[in-house]
Amino acid sequence: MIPVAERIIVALDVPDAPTAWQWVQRLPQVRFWKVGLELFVAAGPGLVKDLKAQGLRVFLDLKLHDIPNTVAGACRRVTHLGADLLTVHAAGGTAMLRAAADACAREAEHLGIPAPAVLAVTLLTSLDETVLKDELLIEQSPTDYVAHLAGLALAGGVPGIVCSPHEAEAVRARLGDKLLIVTPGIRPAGAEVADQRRTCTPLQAIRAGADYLVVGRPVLAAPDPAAAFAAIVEEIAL
Ligand SMILES: O=c1ccn([C@@H]2O[C@H](COP(=O)(O)O)[C@@H](O)[C@H]2O)c(=O)[nH]1
Repeated sequence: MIPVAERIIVALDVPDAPTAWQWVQRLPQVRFWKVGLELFVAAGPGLVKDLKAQGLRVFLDLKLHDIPNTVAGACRRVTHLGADLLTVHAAGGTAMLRAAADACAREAEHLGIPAPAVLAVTLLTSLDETVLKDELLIEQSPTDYVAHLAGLALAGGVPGIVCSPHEAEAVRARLGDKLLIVTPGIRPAGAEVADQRRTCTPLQAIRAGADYLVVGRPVLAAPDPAAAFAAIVEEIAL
């Protein structure tokens, strides 16, 4: 059973390492942080190691998407950092997913450390049915498309997926507990949706079967970030 506060991963979507450390110090109750592209490009891999050295859990959201050999190489390097979770795109296909999972597992075994759990990103939570149909030319509903990509994740041997809470229930219904489900697109009641399209409240996400929730602006941009985090913990603890 995952402790309630650890089920909330706060996205450190900030421009540099000093700002990231300010947040880590300001919110000691947050035990799981997400490092995404902006911060990783600015601060470099050392930040991930340093966060881990502080006893924190790290979700490295790099959304790798390339040919299998290239992704495997990146995964080997990431494994040295000690991140707990790492994202790749499910749309890279089963060979790429398998290459990612195998590379992490083999490098971790070689180093004698735990491997990052590879998560396959299905359909970004900023996309809706209209974009799926009109721009990506995919006729399936977001739910069916995500369930299909979740099947690829399973076939590719990765332990989890990223999807919106809207699809979590369907994935659980089709695949049971075979995959870890991590859901961004979390918006507490009244929070600004901004660029997200497929959103749910924290409680809806947990009830739909999410293992972890990723929350960024609803905490970091709140007038009182500590209170915003506490309110989410309280909501999902019900
Ligand atoms: O489909 C996805 C995959 C990843 N994300 C990431 O989650 C956070 C969400 O931030 P908010 O401020 O709560 O919207 C952000 O870092 C994204 O890169 C996602 O939103 N959707």
